[in-house]
Amino acid sequence: MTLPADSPDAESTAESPAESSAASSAPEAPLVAPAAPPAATTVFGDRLVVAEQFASVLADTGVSHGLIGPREVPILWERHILNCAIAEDSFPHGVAVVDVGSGAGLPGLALAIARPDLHLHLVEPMLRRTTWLSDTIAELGLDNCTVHRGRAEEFDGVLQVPWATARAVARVDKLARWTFPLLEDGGTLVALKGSSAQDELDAATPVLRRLGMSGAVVRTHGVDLLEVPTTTLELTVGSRSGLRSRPAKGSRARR
Ligand SMILES: C[S@@+](CC[C@H](N)C(=O)[O-])C[C@H]1O[C@@H](n2cnc3c(N)ncnc32)[C@H](O)[C@@H]1O
Repeated sequence: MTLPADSPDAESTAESPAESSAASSAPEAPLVAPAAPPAATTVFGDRLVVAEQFASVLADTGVSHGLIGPREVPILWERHILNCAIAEDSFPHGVAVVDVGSGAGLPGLALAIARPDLHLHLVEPMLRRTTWLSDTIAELGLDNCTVHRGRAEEFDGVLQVPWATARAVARVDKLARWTFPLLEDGGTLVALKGSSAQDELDAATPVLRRLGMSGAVVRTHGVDLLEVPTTTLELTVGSRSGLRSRPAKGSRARR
């Protein structure tokens, strides 16, 4: 099985890559999360205990509430928690980050645990998932997360932050349509992608430029730490004032 970031990006409110391997019925007994691998100590430092609690919640109510499949439990750390948290070095100190299509808090909660200086806005349309996210945030005692129920498009003009992130939500052109309006001018989207990130970027560059992208970087994270490093696409937006004020085709310019 490939890493979620390598899997085809999901469209709409499909099940997450984490839950896609769910058997038709969850097992009755709560599953137990595997022990944290040594890389987790490096990534989480003194927050490891909270990360271990997150792993336990994912293995327990994450499975019983259908957010992740039981077959994901043995690989929770490598495929999900570390795959996401390793990208924490993308974000400067103390900034607000919107995680679009957070699902089971991936990457949002993994980042919030690794980086208590960040504030994570978790945007997720499905009630079952937002309820679980809120309960999990309370259980872990995190004070740097806000859950927003709705589709990213509904937060255009409502949420405006300098950083965005997403994993396995949509192809990069669609993801940019959804996330760029939530970014301040000069803001950056950090999209967790698979090894085909560069090809995806090359194919979408003309569209991304039209949407306001001013720069793009493909980065790998955790090369010396993880068996499969995480690849991100960092897309920065320039000033969109021209794009925002452009009148719709056929409409008159307002004075
Ligand atoms: C395949 S899951 C990925 C979940 C998580 N990011 C992960 O990597 O495990 C895609 C998630 O995106 C959400 N989603 C779909 N369309 C969305 C939209 N327009 N705005 C925000 N979230 C959306 C879905 O409800 C779902 O939770």
